[in-house]
Amino acid sequence: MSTAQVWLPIRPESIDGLPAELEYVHWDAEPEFPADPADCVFYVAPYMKKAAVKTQPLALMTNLKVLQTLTAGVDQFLPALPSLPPGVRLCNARGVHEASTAELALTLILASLRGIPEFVRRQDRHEWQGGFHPALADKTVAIVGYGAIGSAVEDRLAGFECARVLRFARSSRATPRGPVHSIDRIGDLLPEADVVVLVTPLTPETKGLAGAEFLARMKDGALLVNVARGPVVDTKALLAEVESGRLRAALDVTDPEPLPPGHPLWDAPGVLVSPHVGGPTSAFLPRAKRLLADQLQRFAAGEPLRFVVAES
Ligand SMILES: NC(=O)C1=CN([C@@H]2O[C@H](COP(=O)(O)OP(=O)(O)OC[C@H]3O[C@@H](n4cnc5c(N)ncnc54)[C@H](OP(=O)(O)O)[C@@H]3O)[C@@H](O)[C@H]2O)C=CC1
Ligand SMILES: O=C(O)C(=O)CO
Repeated sequence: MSTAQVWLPIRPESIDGLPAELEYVHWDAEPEFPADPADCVFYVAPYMKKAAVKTQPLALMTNLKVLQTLTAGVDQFLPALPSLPPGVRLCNARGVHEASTAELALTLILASLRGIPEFVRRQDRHEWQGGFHPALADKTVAIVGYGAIGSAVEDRLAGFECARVLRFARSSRATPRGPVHSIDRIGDLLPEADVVVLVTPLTPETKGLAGAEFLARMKDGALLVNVARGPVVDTKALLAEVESGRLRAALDVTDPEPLPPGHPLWDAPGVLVSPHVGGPTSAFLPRAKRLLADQLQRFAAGEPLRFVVAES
């Protein structure tokens, strides 16, 4: 090993405050490696490049100390951990995506309830046709996964005069806003919710969480919003509910993803699909750069890193 390098998918000269004592290699996920992967001690994974996750040279990074993601979710990185040297810290991008993803959750709720997709289709046909639509005011919203993004969703619901917000996480706790319920109580409380927002990580416990039984407990006419990961919802069970007209859905993430042409979710009644755009917004790059500068200053100074979510 010759030098201790940091491999970045963002040009290092565009990031303020990088410590001078480290060497930076700009890595934009082209198949050819820009330097020797054995020299890399701090690897920042490319953002939203699925092919790059497959071609990333992690297995060759024999001196790696830190794998920093630019995503909040780390489900796509966990399978790589066993092949890394022992003690590599996996850090996620907490603080980067909360605002954008919570904002999208609200956008999807409002667009679905107020019939915006149908208005866009009618505008294309120059067709003036109104009608009554559900409002968010006076509705009960359940947030399933009351973490950084889940609580940011509640922040953004504050002005909408909802009747109630029901909060769920792995374990129950009290907050100044009210109780967070254990997920074990979801079956009892789901029938009270008009809107259910899924914002958990994808884990073995949450895979298929919104399956046939969960969906059957939802109120007639309720809206399911998924900004978590596609496999948190059982697509087949959801299709049965939306095709019968009993439930509606707004999905930023799908299973499979990307949703292939011809998939029944595209044309399912009452389903609004956005192509996994919760995180990638104008807020991403400045926040990601701040996170990287902070993490690398800590790394260079030998201080504890932030947002360590796993270790190899
Ligand atoms: N659509 C998009 O573009 C984006 C999607 N995401 C997705 O959102 C997810 C959540 O992000 P973030 O809020 O930052 O994560 P956090 O870790 O801050 O919060 C996750 C929450 O989910 C809860 N949770 C975990 N397992 C379960 C379970 N089995 N049942 C119920 N609740 C559970 C946790 O409970 P507890 O508090 O008890 O630990 C916690 O409250 C990410 O992992 C990612 O998959 C993130 C960014 C953008
Ligand atoms: O941060 C995440 O987990 C995403 O899904 C990408 O925006």
